Amino acid sequence: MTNTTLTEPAIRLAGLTKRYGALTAVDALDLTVPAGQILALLGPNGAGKSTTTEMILGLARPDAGSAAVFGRTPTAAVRTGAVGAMLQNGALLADVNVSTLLKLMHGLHAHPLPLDEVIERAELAPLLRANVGKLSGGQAQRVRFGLAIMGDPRLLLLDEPTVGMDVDTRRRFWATMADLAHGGRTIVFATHYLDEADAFAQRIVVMNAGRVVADGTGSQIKAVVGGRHVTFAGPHADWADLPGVVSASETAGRWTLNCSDSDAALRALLPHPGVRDVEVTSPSLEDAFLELVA
Ligand SMILES: Nc1ncnc2c1ncn2[C@@H]1O[C@H](COP(=O)(O)OP(=O)(O)OP(=O)(O)O)[C@@H](O)[C@H]1O
Repeated sequence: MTNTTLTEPAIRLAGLTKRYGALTAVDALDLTVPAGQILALLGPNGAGKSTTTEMILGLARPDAGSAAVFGRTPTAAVRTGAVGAMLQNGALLADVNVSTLLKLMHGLHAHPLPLDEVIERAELAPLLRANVGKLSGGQAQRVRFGLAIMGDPRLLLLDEPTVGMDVDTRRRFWATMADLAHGGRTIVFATHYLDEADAFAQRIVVMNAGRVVADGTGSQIKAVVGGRHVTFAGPHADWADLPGVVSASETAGRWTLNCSDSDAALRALLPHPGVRDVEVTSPSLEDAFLELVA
């Protein structure tokens, strides 16, 4: 490892763009991920998360802009073993058992983690004799995870890693990730779940339509996309000026307050005469994304 690679960010994307025909899947993305950071890429279906991940791995070629990984081209970085990846539905050899697959892949790495450690971290012991082609969705994800960490990479890229995992497996998965992150690894994962991003990532980048629409800590992002709505019937007033309220709108006598702090908003709202039928709702993440890009 040279001094340059030590000081280089894990990922530097500059004007990164990918088009599929008339569709711009990733739109002039600028993003720098310092080494050691745990970052969640959050966004609805089609936001461009997978396409971005593929370009960081050198699996898709940008139409414009560039992606650098530890100061190198993605292909060069992957070749040095610095990057491990877990892709959505990444193909696994179907006609072998898990043990054979692990041994095969282990032999391909220059400085792999000991196989026992891979098996323990990915909880693969009960699956070793199972045929890879017959694994459930969640079991296959665990095998993909084992393969991703096998080369002891400094950067882990995980595309919706917990899809198909049950609640318990999901919780243990994130505990293992937290453990791996303590070793100073950079971890970038794509997810649809704000809670998952908030619980595990130090930084959340929200994408929509190929662009970054928000970038911050979990609490910063939640204040924008996770804010609750308070709706009620009541008279015209400057409801947007109440504490904890970001904006107010009215349709047919019913008000909707978009809140950064719905508790504070309710405390201020409820004493007002004429306020009735009060409801507190959480907008869906999809709604929140639409608000962000409006
Ligand atoms: N190979 C491809 N050919 C054509 N269009 C593609 C291709 N891959 C992705 N797209 C399109 O690019 C856009 C971004 O897709 P991408 O898979 O990167 O989004 P995503 O945020 O990962 O979505 P999801 O959460 O559903 O995985 C989508 O509109 C998708 O249909």
